[in-house]
Amino acid sequence: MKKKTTLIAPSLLASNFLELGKEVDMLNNSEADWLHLDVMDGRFVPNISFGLPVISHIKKAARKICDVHLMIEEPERYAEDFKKAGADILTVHYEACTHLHRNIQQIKNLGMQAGVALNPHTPVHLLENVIKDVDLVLIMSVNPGFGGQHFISQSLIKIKQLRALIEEHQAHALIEVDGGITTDNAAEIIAAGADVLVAGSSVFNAPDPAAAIKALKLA
Ligand SMILES: O=C(CO)[C@H](O)[C@H](O)COP(=O)(O)O
Ligand SMILES: [Co+2]
Repeated sequence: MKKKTTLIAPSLLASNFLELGKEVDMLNNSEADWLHLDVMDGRFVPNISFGLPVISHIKKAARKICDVHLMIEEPERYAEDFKKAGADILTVHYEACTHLHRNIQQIKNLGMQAGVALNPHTPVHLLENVIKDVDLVLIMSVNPGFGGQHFISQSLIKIKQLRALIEEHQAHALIEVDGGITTDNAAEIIAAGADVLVAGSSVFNAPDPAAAIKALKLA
């Protein structure tokens, strides 16, 4: 049987912001599938990254899908702005949404693909009533807010549980895994059921980022 292709979504959080245009060009010319864009508000997570104007500029240069990971409170206030800025996929955190079902519909009605992210402590079964509505579930394999952390091994169990939930409900959601992914652990994350790997530090801190992306793709 042919091995399924894993999608690679490098996180620009770890890139050189002074050279953002060159970094996007490198990704355009690499085997990366998506550009992962981490938005942090200093409230939902204890860090502030970048926001709408930066994403608008990235979108103009990018020839790949813009996968926006919102680590912000009240994401519904900004969904329309992220659509205008160029988000193709908009992922909100389960923990940030009181009205998650409504938030998912809002994202889809705006013409984007809708994702839901789970913090490391949030169980997968809490998604059973929305799993058929979402295009993507993002399993956080580190506590959100910072790049360069170590992969939490319990995430492998959560990926398997999520794969089982998706199959049980005959849902179409992709499983994206984010945090601490390297060429050393990528194969076991894929074997657990991941469809999309996010990688920041292991790509942008590598001597040859395009080669690091290729290596993740081959894992
Ligand atoms: O969402 C994130 C952090 O909250 C980032 O996408 C994630 O940390 C990727 O960076 P690294 O590969 O360095 O762990
Ligand atoms: Co992310």
